Amino acid sequence: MIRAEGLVKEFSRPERVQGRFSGVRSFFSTKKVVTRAVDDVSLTIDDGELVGYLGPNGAGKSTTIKMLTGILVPTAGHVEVEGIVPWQDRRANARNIGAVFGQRSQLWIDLPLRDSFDLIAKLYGLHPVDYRRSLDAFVDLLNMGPLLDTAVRSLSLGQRMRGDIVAAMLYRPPVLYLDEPTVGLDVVAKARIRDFIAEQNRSEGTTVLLTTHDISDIEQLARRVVIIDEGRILYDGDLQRLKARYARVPRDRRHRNGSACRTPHRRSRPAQRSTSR
Ligand SMILES: Nc1ncnc2c1ncn2[C@@H]1O[C@H](COP(=O)(O)OP(=O)(O)OP(=O)(O)O)[C@@H](O)[C@H]1O
Repeated sequence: MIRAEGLVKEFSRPERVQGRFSGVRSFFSTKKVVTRAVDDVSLTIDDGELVGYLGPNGAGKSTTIKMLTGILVPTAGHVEVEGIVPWQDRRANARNIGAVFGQRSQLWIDLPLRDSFDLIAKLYGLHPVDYRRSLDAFVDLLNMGPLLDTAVRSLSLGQRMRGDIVAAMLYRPPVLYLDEPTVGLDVVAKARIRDFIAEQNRSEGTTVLLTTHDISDIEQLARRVVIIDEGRILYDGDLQRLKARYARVPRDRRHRNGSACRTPHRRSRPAQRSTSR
């Protein structure tokens, strides 16, 4: 189970100074610009649920996931994943979660795929028999047999993504975070990855939190969606109910003022503020 309460994450950077020597002067500036990337997010995901986490660019999706994985420490709020506070007990947490960040690989790019998997198996202390069984099953499901001896740097994006998903699931964690796992992939590669995610969720009961900009991913995988914008949750509930709500907006109104494309409770608030140290 994933439980987040009142999660806040702020990033701060020195305020950019204009004029001569602005680079050096900015570096020594005492004024900070604070960005509140995640603003009071509360979320509970039960065991075995598959939830789509949606929002526009910069909404706060990746930052939320990074806090749930323990990569980032929140500015405020509380998180428990499988009963563990992720950033406090990193080792125990690492065994419980798999994470795939579509924009970044966790594989060793100079090594053949198989060697990356061997290393992960060693790091997680997998029994050789269990490792063999998992690897065979995943390689079969994702059709990766011919790729195992290829160096990661020579794989296509879709092939590398499949490798990353295997790496995240090899030790069979109960929780899987997928941050844009189908970004940039063709329809065949997307379908294969979606089938795999659905299968892991159905047969293993893996809890999945999935971010994507591809609505087909969500339609095919998730019954529940959480929508975030400007760091705040705007909707948490059934996908079909959300679609029905939008479907009720008359077509001419949708086109006249674009309201159907906007999130229903969008607030206007400054994303950034300046503070003095
Ligand atoms: N390390 C950082 N330092 C400063 N600001 C950051 C940092 N990481 C994220 N942000 C800011 O936090 C906000 C949320 O970013 P985040 O990456 O969580 O969005 P996202 O919803 O995942 O977007 P996308 O769909 O484009 O991946 C953005 O305004 C971003 O610029």
